[in-house]
Amino acid sequence: MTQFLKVEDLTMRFGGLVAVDALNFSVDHGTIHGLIGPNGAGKTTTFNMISGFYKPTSGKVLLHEEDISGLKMHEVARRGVVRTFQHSTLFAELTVMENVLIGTHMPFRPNIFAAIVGWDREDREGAEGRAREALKFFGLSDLATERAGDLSHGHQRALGMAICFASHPDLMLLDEPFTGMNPEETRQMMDLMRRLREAGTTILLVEHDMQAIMGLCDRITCMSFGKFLAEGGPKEIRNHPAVIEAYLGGARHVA
Ligand SMILES: Nc1ncnc2c1ncn2[C@@H]1O[C@H](COP(=O)(O)OP(=O)(O)OP(=O)(O)O)[C@@H](O)[C@H]1O
Repeated sequence: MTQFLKVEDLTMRFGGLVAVDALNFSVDHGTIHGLIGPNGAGKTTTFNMISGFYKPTSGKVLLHEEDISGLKMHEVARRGVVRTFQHSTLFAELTVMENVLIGTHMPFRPNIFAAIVGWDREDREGAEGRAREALKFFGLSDLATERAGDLSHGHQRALGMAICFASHPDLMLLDEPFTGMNPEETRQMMDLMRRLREAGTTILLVEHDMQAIMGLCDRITCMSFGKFLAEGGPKEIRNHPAVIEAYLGGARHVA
């Protein structure tokens, strides 16, 4: 069987700064995989290269052994790799349902408005079905006609994930999904992620909330200063001397 996702010698330079430096790691299908590291370690930059937002300076992103590095975001999305939309990227004036409908079309056309205008009836009915299914999965069905901007913080986060889920991704990239959440919202979000994994979606998660990371992840890759530092299960990573050192050096503690 081919490796689901693999990054090979992935490198990103910004002028003289090497933000990601010859990074190698793999993600297995059907797992929740954490990407951790102190501030500035290069996690978001890595995400941006995997999702097609940045073209790597060098190295490869391999999805089922196909090199997808340098493809545009919608081309990456069409292959089933989608990053979540955060709070600020929702269309606040549109309803919850309309936001999710946009998500259903994400992989197909780069311009969402062209996508909406260009829909034929069959497209639209299929999209509505997928949107309703996504709303149900994330417990948002009763809020379908609300303005996205009026939702609570936790519901907005769930909507961000529903938009992503509506395109039926194989891999969801979640960048700090627990930021600003209260303990109840965190617990609900952790439940949602476990249900996504059960439904066969692979998750790659960047997160500073170590309790969430340790409680959720099957495997964790730790980066520091752009480089691979360590990889293992939660217990191994929590007790890994190089990981502890990297976090203590950055005045953060591994939970
Ligand atoms: N567009 C950019 N232009 C120049 N430098 C950048 C750019 N994006 C990131 N960097 C730099 O690259 C390094 C890695 O940043 P990145 O945001 O990937 O780290 P991170 O691990 O996600 O950090 P955090 O946990 O604080 O979000 C940092 O030194 C950052 O300042």
